[in-house]
Amino acid sequence: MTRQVNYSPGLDGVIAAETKLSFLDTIHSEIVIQGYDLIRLSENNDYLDIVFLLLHERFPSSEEKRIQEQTLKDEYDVPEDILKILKLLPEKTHPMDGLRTGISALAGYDAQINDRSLTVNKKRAYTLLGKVPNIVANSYRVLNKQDVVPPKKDLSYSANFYYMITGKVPSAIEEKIFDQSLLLYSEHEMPNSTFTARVIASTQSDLYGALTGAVASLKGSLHGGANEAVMYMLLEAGSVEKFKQLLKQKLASKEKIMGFGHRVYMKKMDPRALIMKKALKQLCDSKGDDLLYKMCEAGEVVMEREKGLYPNLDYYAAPVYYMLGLPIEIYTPIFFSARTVGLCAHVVEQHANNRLFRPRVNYIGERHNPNVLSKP
Ligand SMILES: CC(=O)SCCNC(=O)CCNC(=O)[C@H](O)C(C)(C)COP(=O)(O)OP(=O)(O)OC[C@H]1O[C@@H](n2cnc3c(N)ncnc32)[C@H](O)[C@@H]1OP(=O)(O)O
Ligand SMILES: O=C([O-])CC(=O)C(=O)O
Repeated sequence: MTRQVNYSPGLDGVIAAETKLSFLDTIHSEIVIQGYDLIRLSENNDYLDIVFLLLHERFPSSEEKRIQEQTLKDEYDVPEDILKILKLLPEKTHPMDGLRTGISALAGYDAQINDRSLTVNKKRAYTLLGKVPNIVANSYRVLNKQDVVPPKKDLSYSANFYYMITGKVPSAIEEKIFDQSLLLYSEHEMPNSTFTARVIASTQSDLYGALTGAVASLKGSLHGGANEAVMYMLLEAGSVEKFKQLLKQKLASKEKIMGFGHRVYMKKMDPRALIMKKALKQLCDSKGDDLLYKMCEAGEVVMEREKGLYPNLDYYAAPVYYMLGLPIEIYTPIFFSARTVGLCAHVVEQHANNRLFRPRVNYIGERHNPNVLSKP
């Protein structure tokens, strides 16, 4: 007999896994990462602290942090043939599709591909963390007929990532804010992309396959793709008044407004968005141009009044990236690069304590009696 369980469309509220990695504590407004609140960590810690925390369940000593950064630097270079593969992609390929291809191709270079032990999986996570920013930056450059920018190993991890994308070394404030955005994107419990990665990993498939699937998931506009969509919407409007009108028009025609709403936070502002809102103010002040800040604030007021909806991280990360001079088509790949650590940690955890994901359905189709032949 089939066991009866409740059906929840979109798996809303369903518990899909037990994890020690993270949890959205909406009651206390905390994003719990290995026991610590990510928002508090964003004040004084950097992205590489979170990388260590997620992969080692504790903070690093300064020596461990130095060794970790060196390990990443040793992994920065990507095989020349991967760049050749990227160059063969059609010109109109979106950088997320370039990234998906690049991560998938990395699998062939892993001599221990069938070893899913904890040690090898963690080592593999560092390989990916080293190479993904390079693939993100240079797949974009190759697809846009720009020269490849090799990593600059005397820069910090985040400064080097920014440098490979733009060809420029960031200022101190640009580096700090870019690093903070990576930290905020690093891990977020069980979004669609993480679920995808864990589902793939649960068949005993490998980390590259799980991350390749996660890129496809994150590309969609209901998930990571929203940050690019937000920026196109802000540019289409171009002024505070026109942005307010555009939002009202979209709401009147029942369109979803990108950058608003969230399955878990729906009736509250995503706490990560507030940190990026402050960063946007800082960037706007430092550049003497507050148009995007004013537009975003006005948009927030319209959305709260008209729909009772609040910004998610993508709403403020998008104008922050714009003010940092980053190309729009690379916003979602940057999100993915930052999330690589969270995804790797989830796959490591899934492989360490695995049970195949295999849910059931509520069948709502017809039943036919095979003994009664239907007439032609
Ligand atoms: C970092 C991230 O990946 S965060 C997510 C980024 N994605 C976006 O910003 C895309 C825009 N937002 C959305 O589409 C949704 O809010 C999601 C996909 C994030 C969450 O979706 P769900 O939890 O499935 O909520 P659902 O789509 O059922 O929305 C519930 C209600 O709120 C409305 N709603 C939710 N988000 C929005 C929005 N952005 N604009 C307009 N209305 C919205 C829905 O129309 C629905 O209204 P109804 O009950 O009157 O039909
Ligand atoms: O949690 C989610 O569903 C989406 C999200 O905000 C993220 O992945 O950062």
